[in-house]
Amino acid sequence: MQDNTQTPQTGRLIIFSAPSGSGKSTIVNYLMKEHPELRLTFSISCTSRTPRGTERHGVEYFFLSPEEFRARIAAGEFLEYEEVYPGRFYGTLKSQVESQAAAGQNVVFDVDVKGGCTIKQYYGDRALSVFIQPPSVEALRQRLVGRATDAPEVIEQRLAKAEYELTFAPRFDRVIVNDNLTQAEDEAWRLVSGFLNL
Ligand SMILES: Nc1ncnc2c1ncn2[C@@H]1O[C@H](COP(=O)(O)OP(=O)(O)OP(=O)(O)O)[C@@H](O)[C@H]1O
Ligand SMILES: Nc1nc2c(ncn2[C@@H]2O[C@H](COP(=O)(O)O)[C@@H](O)[C@H]2O)c(=O)[nH]1
Repeated sequence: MQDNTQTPQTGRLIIFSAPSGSGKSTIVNYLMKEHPELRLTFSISCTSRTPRGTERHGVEYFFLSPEEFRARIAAGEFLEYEEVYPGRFYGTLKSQVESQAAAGQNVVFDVDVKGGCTIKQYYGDRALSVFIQPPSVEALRQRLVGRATDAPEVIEQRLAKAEYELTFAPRFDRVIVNDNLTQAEDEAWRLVSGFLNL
């Protein structure tokens, strides 16, 4: 009989990164809702931006004031953090990831391209990094306008960064082109299932 006391229950890490509007959250939500067999748990990040729409503290994000965010940086609490847009900080708490993974859950991340590379480098083969590629920057514009969660100047700020962020694709383990959403979701499911040996 296997001696499970010698086998720590440690989950694996699945990272999704892309320019804003590529469809990361849509794909992550699909995997979490439709595929419970993957045993995914969402890594709730901290952000210094304010909640939008129906977002709640402790669900989509931990919403911190800029001062609280800086204090946590100073205390070394982040596995990684980035100023993704000027004055807007986003970061992953070490304690959050470690407790989720130690509980044997597979932790899924929705983070920007730099944060995705940092987490992959830290966890190595324990992590799968996936880049969600939009069909074009014009498609990103249409999606962000259609999502209707951000002011026009915020959308322009996000689009201005997209070309640069697209250059990060080769640094990821896998790239999924999100043109047809159903196909992209299916591809994400197959990739994650394979990585988890299911
Ligand atoms: N393949 C697709 N075709 C058309 N619309 C899509 C597709 N995939 C996602 N969308 C839509 O595009 C919008 C942006 O998607 P989503 O919020 O998932 O992007 P995101 O990468 O998580 O963005 P952000 O980084 O800003 O959080 C949403 O309204 C979503 O419904
Ligand atoms: N480096 C990190 N990036 C993060 C984290 N959490 C979210 N993000 C990324 O920020 C942008 C904008 O997000 P939004 O919710 O304001 O649309 C997006 O690319 C997210 O993936 C994090 O902990 N670290």
